[in-house]
Amino acid sequence: MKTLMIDGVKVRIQIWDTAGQERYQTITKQYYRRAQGIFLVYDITSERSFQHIMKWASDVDEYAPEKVQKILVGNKSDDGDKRQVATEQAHKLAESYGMDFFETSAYNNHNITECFTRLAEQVLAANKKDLDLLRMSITDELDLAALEDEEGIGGGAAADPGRSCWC
Ligand SMILES: Nc1nc2c(ncn2[C@@H]2O[C@H](COP(=O)(O)OP(=O)(O)OP(=O)(O)O)[C@@H](O)[C@H]2O)c(=O)[nH]1
Repeated sequence: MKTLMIDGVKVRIQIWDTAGQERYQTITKQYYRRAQGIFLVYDITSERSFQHIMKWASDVDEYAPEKVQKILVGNKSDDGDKRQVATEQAHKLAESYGMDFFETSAYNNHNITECFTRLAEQVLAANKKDLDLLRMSITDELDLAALEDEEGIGGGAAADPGRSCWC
């Protein structure tokens, strides 16, 4: 769980870290069904992990909801000496998928909050219509509750049909 403030709204994020190994892929796919946002993560020091991104992306297309938001992440940016994947190469791949792209380091915390914030923003934007409807129905309910309170315990004109004013 991670909590972030997005445009003044407190957003609580539930994070699932799926296993990368081939043998767990049947289980991994089950996580996609209820995902709203997905990071496709490779290791900048491993060309092989970058090659796997295409496979992950096609699994996400197949198993995740259509509205799911995706971001490409190249982790281990602190380990530049061992870099095997050029930043530009990853940028191009992300662009071809229409995804944002971040290089991060879990080791020194580089871009971690930034990429979570970005994904949360994208998920909120993609679900804005549903959120607005939810907000409207909550506001309606609060208005109704306030009116009922006034009528019930206020003892004013609304509670007493005999009274025609509040004075
Ligand atoms: N230098 C550096 N090492 C990292 C970073 N993130 C993870 N590691 C190291 O990379 C190795 C693998 O990390 P994991 O978190 O197990 O990677 P994973 O992707 O969850 O692996 P799977 O279990 O196969 O899914 C560990 O030794 C970590 O300490 C990073 O940002 N920088």
